[in-house]
Amino acid sequence: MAPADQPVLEGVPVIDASQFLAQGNAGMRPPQDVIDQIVDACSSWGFFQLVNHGVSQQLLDVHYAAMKQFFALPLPEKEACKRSKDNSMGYFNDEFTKQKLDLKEGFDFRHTPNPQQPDDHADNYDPQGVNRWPPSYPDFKPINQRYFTEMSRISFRLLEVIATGLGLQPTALHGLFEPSHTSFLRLNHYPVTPGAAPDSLGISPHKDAGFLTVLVQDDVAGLQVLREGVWHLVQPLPGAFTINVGDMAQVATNDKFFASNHRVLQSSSRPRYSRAFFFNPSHSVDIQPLQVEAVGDKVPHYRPINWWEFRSKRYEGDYANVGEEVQIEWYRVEEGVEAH
Ligand SMILES: O=C(O)CCC(=O)C(=O)O
Ligand SMILES: [Fe+2]
Repeated sequence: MAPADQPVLEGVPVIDASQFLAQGNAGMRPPQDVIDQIVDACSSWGFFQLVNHGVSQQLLDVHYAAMKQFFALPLPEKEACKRSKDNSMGYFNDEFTKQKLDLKEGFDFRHTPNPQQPDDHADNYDPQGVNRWPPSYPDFKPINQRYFTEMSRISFRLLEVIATGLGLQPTALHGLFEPSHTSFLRLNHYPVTPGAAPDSLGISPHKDAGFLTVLVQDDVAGLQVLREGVWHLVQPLPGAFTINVGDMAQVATNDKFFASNHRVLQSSSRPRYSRAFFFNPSHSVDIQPLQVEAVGDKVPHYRPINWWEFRSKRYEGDYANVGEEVQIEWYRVEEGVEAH
């Protein structure tokens, strides 16, 4: 079905961040109604759009142009930084989601705790692997690092607002991201694929594994979120961030928050580009339901999940077509919990 035939944005909340993110207000506690809107959106849709977030449009534009320039490189130049089974960073055009080959190409790089040092320096060790960059495009790394820094800043602010909304101190959830978060940025390019089967997808339905995703889509519609059995288009809004709950936030909130299934339609008339910042815990952290009143239930619905174990199992499934992808349901302990 073409994007135009889908229900449009019904209910995916649009939240104004000007009172806690825009210039001058960047450290402020948002008004209670904004906190409530964020918690409600995370609990119902698992998705919301954030406007007036204060990230410079100039940075978004320059980074967008760099992403397009990278994907326009000849294939051998992109493949010069291609990812491998034991290093998930770099270029790829062979991703499987739920055992279906996606109609897209992408590029991943991760947080480096000490960006002044080379990617392969001991200070920047992370079991996800070492960042790789296209040798023929030296300006690509610095612009991506600038963009990444902004995404990290936004994510930590959202984490503070979420903690506040759960009745905690603003920094109460920071420990999940220490000593160093394992966030990564994924650039996605969905080319027009004239010969593709009509039911092929840019990305098959999936949930994001981490805590939160901060996505910037371009003006080509294609992202859909599943709610109550219906796929809803997440309408591109100029300059907005699309935020979605990941599996680890669902576990930490004992199902108060909900990681929604989402997918991307194949691009039928124009290519589509998106950038997804996956805000992910520190690799050794065990994620488990918080024992706080705000998450409602005293009985934990999940066994602790080691983030690195979960992330690496998910990558194995996406890298090669091997079996079923790991899901948080595998760690659920309680029977009879109502599914959304
Ligand atoms: O391209 C998009 O709009 C969404 C991408 C996505 O869901 C992902 O990369 O996990
Ligand atoms: Fe996703």
